[in-house]
Amino acid sequence: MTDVIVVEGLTKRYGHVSVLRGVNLRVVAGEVYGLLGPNGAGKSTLIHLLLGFLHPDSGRIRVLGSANLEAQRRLIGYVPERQRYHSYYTPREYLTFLGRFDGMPATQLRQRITELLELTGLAAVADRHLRTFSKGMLQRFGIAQALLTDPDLLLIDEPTSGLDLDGQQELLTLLNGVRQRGHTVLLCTHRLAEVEYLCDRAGILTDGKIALELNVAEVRQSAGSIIVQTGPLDLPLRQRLEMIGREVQCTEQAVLISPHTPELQAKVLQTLIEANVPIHALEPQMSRLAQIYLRTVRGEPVDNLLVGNTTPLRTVLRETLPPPPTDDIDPMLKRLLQRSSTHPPSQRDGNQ
Ligand SMILES: Nc1ncnc2c1ncn2[C@@H]1O[C@H](COP(=O)(O)OP(=O)(O)OP(=O)(O)O)[C@@H](O)[C@H]1O
Repeated sequence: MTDVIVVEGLTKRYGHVSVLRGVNLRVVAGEVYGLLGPNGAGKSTLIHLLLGFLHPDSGRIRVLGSANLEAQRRLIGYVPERQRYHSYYTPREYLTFLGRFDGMPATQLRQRITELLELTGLAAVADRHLRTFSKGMLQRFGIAQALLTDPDLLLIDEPTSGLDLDGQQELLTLLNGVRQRGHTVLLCTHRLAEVEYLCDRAGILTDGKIALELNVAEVRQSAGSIIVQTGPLDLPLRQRLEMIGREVQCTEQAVLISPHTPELQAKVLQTLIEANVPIHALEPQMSRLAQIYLRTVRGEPVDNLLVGNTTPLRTVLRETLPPPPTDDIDPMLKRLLQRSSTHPPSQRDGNQ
């Protein structure tokens, strides 16, 4: 595998503040690497170091095989967190300007611009001034400008920050398209869902170092589990519940559905209600990536979360992390739970 980014023992201080304290990172050709970390961890600083905008205090950086980062910059597409463009340009004019500046032949440049405007969904507004663009449109334009020279490496800094849900979704779809074109990408983000959706590997930058690296496929599959806390479950009922699907596991007073789907939840709840078993709570579990992330930035061990793809129910129940707010529970299930805990089934049946 060809190394695209190699960082060894990188340190960077701003005055007396030491931001990076020995970062080691390797990104190989064709992979999408997610760089996670809390606010102020130094993610943007690391990107600026890779681009040669900043110089390290110590350590080694090689990008696309060279330590001459300024020379490598033209092989890198960069989507900054805050985009600033000359607002009286249109996307077509701006891209034409950038392409000419880069020495692209006119015909190739015209074709490339048309292709990129299509890819980023901006073809219909190609001749509108950028000052009229929404934040989401500007983010998509940012990706178009970064892809103009078909770079070998894309550095993307918090692409969905400040976008509404629709805008985030559109951008993720666009980035997924970019990913499928085989670019090597380093994606800085706070959004774990973005990492789960787009990345092959992820690193968690905290306390000035990459404290943990993950193969995202290994943690992705456990997203979206739910625990149903119940009254006592006898053995035949536990067996009946586990027959619903291999996603369902029981202990004496709880059912884990992992990964959960609305259909599985409905079947489990129906079975419990028919068996007159009280349902005390529905506790959606954080995705495994969220648990690993929180523990890593708190300096807590993560070993039991890294082994295999499924966590046994007893381990899940021993977890000390606080449950997420109950607002996450589907409102319909919430009503169902309230009904089942306040009225015994026979009384409810009589009311219907
Ligand atoms: N030019 C600068 N001078 C002094 N301090 C700086 C400078 N740039 C960044 N910092 C500080 O360095 C730390 C890391 O900043 P950086 O922007 O790299 O973090 P980040 O992980 O990208 O944060 P966020 O997720 O909030 O964007 C922060 O404490 C920030 O205040």
